[in-house]
Amino acid sequence: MGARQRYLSRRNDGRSVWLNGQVVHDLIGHPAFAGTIDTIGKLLDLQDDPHVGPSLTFRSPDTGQPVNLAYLVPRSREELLQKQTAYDIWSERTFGMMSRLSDYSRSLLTGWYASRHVLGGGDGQFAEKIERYYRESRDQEWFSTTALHDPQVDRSKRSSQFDDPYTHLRIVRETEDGIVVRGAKMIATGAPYVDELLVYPYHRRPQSEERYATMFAIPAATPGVHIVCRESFASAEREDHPLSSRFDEMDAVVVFDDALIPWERVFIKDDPDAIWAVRQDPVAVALSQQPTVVRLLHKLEFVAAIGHEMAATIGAQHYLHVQEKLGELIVQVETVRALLLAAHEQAKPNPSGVWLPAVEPLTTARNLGSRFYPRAIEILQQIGAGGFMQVPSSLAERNGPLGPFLEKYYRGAEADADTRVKLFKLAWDLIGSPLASRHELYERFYSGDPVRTYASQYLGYEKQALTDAVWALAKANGRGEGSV
Ligand SMILES: Cc1cc2nc3c(=O)[nH]c(=O)nc-3n(C[C@H](O)[C@H](O)[C@H](O)COP(=O)(O)OP(=O)(O)OC[C@H]3O[C@@H](n4cnc5c(N)ncnc54)[C@H](O)[C@@H]3O)c2cc1C
Repeated sequence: MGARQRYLSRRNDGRSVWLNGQVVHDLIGHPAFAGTIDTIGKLLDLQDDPHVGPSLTFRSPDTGQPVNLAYLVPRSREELLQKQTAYDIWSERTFGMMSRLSDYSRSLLTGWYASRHVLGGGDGQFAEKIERYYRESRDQEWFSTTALHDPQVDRSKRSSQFDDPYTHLRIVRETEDGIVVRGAKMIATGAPYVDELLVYPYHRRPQSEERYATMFAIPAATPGVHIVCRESFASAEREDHPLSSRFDEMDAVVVFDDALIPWERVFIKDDPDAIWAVRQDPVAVALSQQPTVVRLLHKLEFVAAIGHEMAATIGAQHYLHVQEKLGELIVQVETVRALLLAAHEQAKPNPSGVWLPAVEPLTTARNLGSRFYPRAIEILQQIGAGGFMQVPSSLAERNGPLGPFLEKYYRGAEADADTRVKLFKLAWDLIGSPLASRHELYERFYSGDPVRTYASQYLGYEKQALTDAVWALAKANGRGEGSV
């Protein structure tokens, strides 16, 4: 069985996925999921392709079978680059539009596995449990996603301050078999069609809230776990909506209705400090940021390419301000490319010999991404202007009675109507469709509230390297010491 078939065979496993008030029994055949699952299937086919597969996989030391490179613990600069190339291939094929191909969560898991002997709570079982889970996940090639945030009920309250103590996810009781949990987590992108959910709190908990500080992983089909989807933005019209028909990853809230989490899947229990150490683990942080920045780069390249083609199609590329805006898109692309390069150039092994990309350039790229992307979408709007509305409701209309009018009035400077309309429909799917709005929101928030991620970069930055020179100048004694 190939990688696609193995993945598909696990999809209709009785999980409780809710859409429009109903449980979706056949995910693969459902219009909200079929296009995205087909896209994932095509990416998995590449793993079995004799030419591309070796760039996406490495041999599992346990089974000898090829498994996804996101699971590789890199022991050299070359292996780090190998991983980056694998992320490149999937991101390029999906134009950076798919963020939950599991590269991110697989990299987190790989990082925790690499750091397993220095992480974990007082029970001392983290290393053993995470090792077993990592090996199983790697060899079964599980897809996974994270569900880390508390539901946005009242952000002024701590978890323990709600009248209902199970508003945020909390342990209800402990049994011989495991812990029983109740509450909800948001937002789990891709939850309907992944194998596994990784669950733990994103923000640091005080010691007084230890009952809310537990880390576990469970199959998406666990009894008592409900995956509650937002409205679907998927389309069945591939020509009219080339992105929405292929790349709606779906976002969901996960409701835990007294779900039993077996002990072997409870990695940390009631331990805010141990969870915070996991959140900050340098290996997991560095390895997981690599795929997200690779994906961002491909997405910005895609936006820049569409901007350039739109301007050329309507003959607007000659105007200085349009050139300036297109230049801004190129600056975005080249900035992120340079940061990725810098992260790789400055890569180093940690004391255990695990090679890590430099985190500062990756964090900078991720922070910039939350501002670059909304600006890039704004630029496309400014270039395309009313042209986004100068499209027929359906491409099929070119064959109808108004076909000759469309041919005449919907054409471009050097493009026939078919070409111009297809390009503008693609661009609209990127900037104006429901999926497009979701993507803008995603880029602003996916890696955390940008207000706090920028502040956190500032707080964690090694500032003395900057300030020493300032004080040397300010305190110079007039004889030229500390200055030129
Ligand atoms: C499309 C999309 C996909 C996502 N996918 C995932 C996923 O797969 N897995 C996952 O775990 N998460 C995911 N997220 C969640 C994402 O990480 C959060 O949205 C992000 O961290 C911001 O948190 P929040 O949405 O709870 O915003 P809130 O924290 O509720 O913030 C709302 C507003 O209040 C302000 N605010 C609230 N609290 C504070 C505070 N303490 N200090 C300062 N300002 C504050 C914020 O600045 C903001 O303006 C996704 C989000 C989006 C939009």
